[in-house]
Amino acid sequence: MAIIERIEVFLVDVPTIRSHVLAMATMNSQVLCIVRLHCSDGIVGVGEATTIGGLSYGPESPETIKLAIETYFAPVLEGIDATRPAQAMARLSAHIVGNHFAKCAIETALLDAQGKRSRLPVSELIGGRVRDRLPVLWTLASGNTARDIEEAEDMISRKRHNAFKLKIGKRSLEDDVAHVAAIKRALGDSASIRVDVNMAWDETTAARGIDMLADAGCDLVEQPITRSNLAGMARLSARARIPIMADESLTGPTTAYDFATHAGAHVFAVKIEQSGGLLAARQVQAIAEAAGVALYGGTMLEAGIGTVASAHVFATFARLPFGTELFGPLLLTDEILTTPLEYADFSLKVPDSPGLGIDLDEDRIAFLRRDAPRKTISIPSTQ
Ligand SMILES: O=C(O)/C=C\C=C/C(=O)O
Ligand SMILES: [Mn+2]
Repeated sequence: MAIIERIEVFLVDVPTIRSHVLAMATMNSQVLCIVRLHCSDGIVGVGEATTIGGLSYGPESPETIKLAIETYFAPVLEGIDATRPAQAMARLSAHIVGNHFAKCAIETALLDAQGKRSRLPVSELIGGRVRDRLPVLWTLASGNTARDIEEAEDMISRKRHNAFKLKIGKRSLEDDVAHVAAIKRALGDSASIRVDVNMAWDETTAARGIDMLADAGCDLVEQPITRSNLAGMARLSARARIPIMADESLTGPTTAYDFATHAGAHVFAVKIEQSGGLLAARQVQAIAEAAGVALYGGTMLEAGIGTVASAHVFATFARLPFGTELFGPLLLTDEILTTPLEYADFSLKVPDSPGLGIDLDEDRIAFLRRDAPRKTISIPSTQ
């Protein structure tokens, strides 16, 4: 047996390659909350809890996740059996309500460690993969239509992405639809165009907007209205000519069950952090499959750790008709893995070595981490 000896959690600030404009926040950097789970047999598991725009997207921020893990999670976990991830997570949930992003980081680290210990990839620990590659789309969110078109054409020519998600909801409905129509006109049938409204519309605006987007050649509309209005999402889904996808509404199996039994959406964006962990994400998938709801692999713009954890889960999905958006590391200026994840042929390769199948670039992380001792540069005063 091996026990959990120590849980280390720290923040890493990484700039984005360009501004990333969403309805609720504009990102110019990403804050990674990284967890290291030290076990008594010398094995260390890693996890990541990353979100978007501090507290502007959801109820947890990197800083509050770090505090929750250090203050409340560590005393529950330290000293218990490290070889039983499910038992450890059950113990955590008996003491801690909610905190899904933090729980996901811990479960990821437990499964990474147990995978290294048992010489199995995480995908095999949680049920077994049916695919080794995942389609990956790219989000166009520079805030400038011409720049977005240029970026998309570059991604297509490099065979990196041929499906694109456009972030809308900040501008007027007419301006947003014109933006989407211009990009669809420029790319034509060489690309699938979807939008994410990130809850910015009311139901009336959404009803009009979905029709206008369908006319513009948009293939799917993600979370058009507030996460809590299931009846509204069901009414919009019932009348929509193109698929409606739930994202912020889905916070694990219970909300997935509500949406599945009330026809709240045609598609579920599965996110391991929002679900509360990798196994919870698989429960969301099972509910969707049982209800004939289509699936899509979502991201919270995590770096390599969270991205690959999500990839191990999505690799076990029998069907993934809308692909994934697991491009997080490509939006960041710095790579925190010694070997970057492999993106090619419009897809991501799911590592098959033990655990998550990645190694952290310790030097890069030591330099980027928020608590790194800053070398003060002494500038000689001019004489
Ligand atoms: O911002 C991106 O590019 C991708 C997904 C992020 C959040 C969401 O789907 O709401
Ligand atoms: Mn979304």
